[in-house]
Amino acid sequence: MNRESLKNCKRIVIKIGTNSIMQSPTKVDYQQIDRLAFVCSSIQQQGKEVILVSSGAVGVGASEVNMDEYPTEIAEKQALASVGQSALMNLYSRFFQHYGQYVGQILMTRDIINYPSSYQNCQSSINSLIEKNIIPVINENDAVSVDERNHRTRFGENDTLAAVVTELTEADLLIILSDVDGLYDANPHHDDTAELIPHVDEINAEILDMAGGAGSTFSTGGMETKIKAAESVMSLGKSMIITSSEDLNVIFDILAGETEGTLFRKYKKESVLKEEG
Ligand SMILES: Nc1ncnc2c1ncn2[C@@H]1O[C@H](COP(=O)(O)OP(=O)(O)O)[C@@H](O)[C@H]1O
Ligand SMILES: N[C@@H](CCC(=O)OP(=O)(O)O)C(=O)O
Repeated sequence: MNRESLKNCKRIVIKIGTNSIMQSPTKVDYQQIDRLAFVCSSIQQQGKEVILVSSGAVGVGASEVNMDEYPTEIAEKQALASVGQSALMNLYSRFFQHYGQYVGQILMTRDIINYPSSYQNCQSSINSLIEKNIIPVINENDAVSVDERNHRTRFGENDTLAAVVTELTEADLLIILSDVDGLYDANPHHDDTAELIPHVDEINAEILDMAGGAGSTFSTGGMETKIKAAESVMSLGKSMIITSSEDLNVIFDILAGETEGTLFRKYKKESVLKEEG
């Protein structure tokens, strides 16, 4: 499928997972944060509108307090998220400012889905940042969100959150940066013969069957939540790409219309008039 039209995307949500900004489960990758700041700032300064959905609160918190292992208990994760989220924003603020770009933090809970006034409020604060040429940096409010049967305010992973943000901001494209360069017909970490699927135009049972869970101790979503995010983005008539975070220049290539990762976009029939000439 032709990717040329991706050149015209104006508003882009970029989601980066914990895995992609850490050297190890408890060590931050500062070079990667620097490169991310450079790429996002460059795109913004080319006249596009970037919204960054970044995981990493818990991981950066674990790094800040010199933990040896990524935490597993909820209370501990929440405490570390409170340390890590402010440290993460501090890093983003400093690195982005180096490239002449301001960022603003928005922390969300699932309430925005259930309460229209929360949804609208969130939408207007994000839009207001965008109008001021500030890149919103969005994460879940991990320190307070809960997952109780009668009160669920937690997303738990950021693929779903990124799809919600894509809808909320009416963005044209969601780029999910992962530790894998796209959707394969089987988990490539378990099957050497797995092949990359360059384009998905419909989420059906076959695609759902290919998608497995998370690939590391500090990731939560895996391919399953990415496919669900794709389903939601495609239902809005928008596009989503899963690609590798290894070389962040890939974002420039995607926006230049080059074939990278897996593109999720509904097939649109070319105009009949055009065919008839
Ligand atoms: N069909 C598949 N194609 C690619 N990756 C898959 C597939 N099924 C499961 N996975 C797993 O999904 C992981 C990517 O998701 P995740 O672990 O949540 O990482 P991230 O935090 O980078 O989003 C891969 O590393 C891989 O282990
Ligand atoms: N909101 C959490 C995200 C947790 C998480 O693992 O997300 P992801 O890496 O996108 O699977 C954090 O910032 O630590």
